[in-house]
Amino acid sequence: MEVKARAPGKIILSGEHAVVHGSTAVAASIDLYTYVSLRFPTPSDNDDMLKLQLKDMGLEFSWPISRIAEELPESGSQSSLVPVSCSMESTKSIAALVEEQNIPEAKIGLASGVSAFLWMYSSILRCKPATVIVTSELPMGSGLGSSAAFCVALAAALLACTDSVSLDVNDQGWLLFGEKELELVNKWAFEGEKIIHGKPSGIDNTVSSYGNMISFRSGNLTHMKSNMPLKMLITNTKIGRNTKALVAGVSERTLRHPDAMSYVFSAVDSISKELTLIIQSPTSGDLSVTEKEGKIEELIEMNQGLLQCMGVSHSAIETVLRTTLKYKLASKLTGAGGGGCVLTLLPSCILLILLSCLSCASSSSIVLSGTVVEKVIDELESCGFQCFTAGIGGKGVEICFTVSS
Ligand SMILES: Nc1ncnc2c1ncn2[C@@H]1O[C@H](COP(=O)(O)OP(=O)(O)O)[C@@H](O)[C@H]1O
Ligand SMILES: C[C@@](O)(CCOP(=O)(O)O)CC(=O)O
Ligand SMILES: [Mg+2]
Repeated sequence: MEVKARAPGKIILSGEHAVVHGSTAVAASIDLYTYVSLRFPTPSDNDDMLKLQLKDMGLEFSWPISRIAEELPESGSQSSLVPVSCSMESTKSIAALVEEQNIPEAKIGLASGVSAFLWMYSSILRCKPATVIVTSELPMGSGLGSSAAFCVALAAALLACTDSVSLDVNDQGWLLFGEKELELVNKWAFEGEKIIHGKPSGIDNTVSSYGNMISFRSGNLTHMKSNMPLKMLITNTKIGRNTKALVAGVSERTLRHPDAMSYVFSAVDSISKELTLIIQSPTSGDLSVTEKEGKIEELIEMNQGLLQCMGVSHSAIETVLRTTLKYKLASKLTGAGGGGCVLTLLPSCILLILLSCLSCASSSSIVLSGTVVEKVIDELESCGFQCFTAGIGGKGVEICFTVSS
């Protein structure tokens, strides 16, 4: 039997970084996924290895199951119903297991992902030989939550092979988890994100698990229901960066300037709260879609200014901001910044929407109405950036079983 899970990436509409320090943030899933599939050898295969294939990178790692049992004797001794954090001792053991794989220097950023894999696998499935295959549509390390999508898809696939989750393996197609099971997937994914990010807020794994649009504060999520079309242009500056280092940088600045930074975080909190109200308010109410979009554009610009105060912008991000502003379009970085992706709101007046009713949950394609959007994309791409749109607010993590005949 093969178990396959897929988990979406995300965009943060407001509140990245500040959310790590207790402010509200707003995020939505996007229709780009990371897939994790698990296959177990039959006894006749005589295969006692744990293999991890990162298909997009063309890399394969493997460990004899006995090596994992030797290095991590304690992990998996508890029930998979209780997510456990990786201890200092286990961190050292995992570092030894990763080091012996000789990850190429150019791809050393993967070491934290492989470490998260080893912790989650050994804690949930203990010493079971298997081949785990990972593929992803998400650019890695670009602010679209590839780390969280990886951890959520992995947690889902692993837990689906335990008694902690009761799904019917004979059901066809992509299946959703029940509420309690989803909570468990999300908690395990958070343990993986801790290994990759150091101090994650939990927003990325939560929106990847639950999908749609959420507001998130201090570990608590509120499901949002958008009452307006929301289309974003995503521009990948292709400047590589690392969320863990950027989050640590903001924490250091906060230690140096606690008072000033507390005002910055509080301003971000207000922006996110106002954004949630605007997005959810009925369009037939006091505000027209155009008026709502105008307010959102202003909030986007204010949030970007505060992200600059936190020290997480980058000259490439500034180039995107300047370029889109020439066309009167508002932009902000999304995710950890320092490079990565920038969001630009595409107001409905410059879009020709194909479907008569574009709900937040749809990922309908759009025709970009000639002039403005085409020109801005051309100009951004001439700078070497990559532009694309993605469906916003679709489903969260899903699972699929293939029973071999
Ligand atoms: N498909 C994947 N396979 C293995 N590791 C992954 C995968 N996707 C993400 N990761 C891990 O997450 C890291 C990127 O996470 P991060 O810096 O938080 O950026 P983002 O989450 O915005 O893409 C990678 O360097 C790698 O360690
Ligand atoms: C900067 C932060 O708010 C989001 C990071 O997102 P990403 O890893 O850059 O996709 C960190 C967090 O909330 O854990
Ligand atoms: Mg991440």
